[in-house]
Amino acid sequence: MRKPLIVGNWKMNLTISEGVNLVNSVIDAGIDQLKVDYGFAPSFVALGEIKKYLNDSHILAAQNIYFEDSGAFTGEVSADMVISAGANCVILGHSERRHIFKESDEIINKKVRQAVDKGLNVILCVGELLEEREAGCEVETVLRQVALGLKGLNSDDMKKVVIAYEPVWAIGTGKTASKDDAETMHREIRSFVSKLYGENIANDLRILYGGSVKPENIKELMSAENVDGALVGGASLKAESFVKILKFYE
Ligand SMILES: O=C[C@H](O)COP(=O)(O)O
Repeated sequence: MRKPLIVGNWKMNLTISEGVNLVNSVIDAGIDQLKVDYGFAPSFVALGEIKKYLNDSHILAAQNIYFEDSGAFTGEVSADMVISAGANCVILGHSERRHIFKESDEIINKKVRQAVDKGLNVILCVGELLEEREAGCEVETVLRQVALGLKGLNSDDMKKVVIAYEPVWAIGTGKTASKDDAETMHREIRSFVSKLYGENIANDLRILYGGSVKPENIKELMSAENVDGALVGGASLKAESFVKILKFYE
């Protein structure tokens, strides 16, 4: 039985004090951590401060890391640095990294391997563009991203991996994939991972959905057999909407 996981990806939003206020409001709402794993992905600069308000079961995710240990890489942040700030997880391969910052599957894979080697959990994001869906190659695109993202990982490493399916056309647009669209892709991903790593690893793998998740659609999405949680952008920036999402089980 896979425990649901919901992570708020703040992207480039919220100052440190705004983030602290949001986290405290969410914690005060008394989310049942036996029913749902949850956490936050603030900016790098807020990680250390936000960590002070979390317990060991919370997810504290960085939104990126660089794949090298250290050195002359001005502006980059290493796995050790985010770990030293309290992060236990990192989001990699987000569509904004792929498309705005031109990160290739090869670079994303180097980051995935670095994160896992350093002991971080990884939320590997995959997802097709609208034109890829319209051309009917969405499954091929997504499975290629999964294969290239996971390259070089062994079965033990896979215990640290969560996959987030985020169709790019649904991110920040208000357009959500239907429950059936999400379920179809999640099933494809699970069966592909099963071919790569075997049935047990595939059955334990949490596959999140991301793309305009909000209080109004979380229940329906979570009712899909292979949807194990959500990576939430816009609706995670306000305590009221994020708490409603986290309480989907009520
Ligand atoms: O990481 C989160 C996704 O990009 C979804 O963002 P959104 O909920 O604002 O559509």
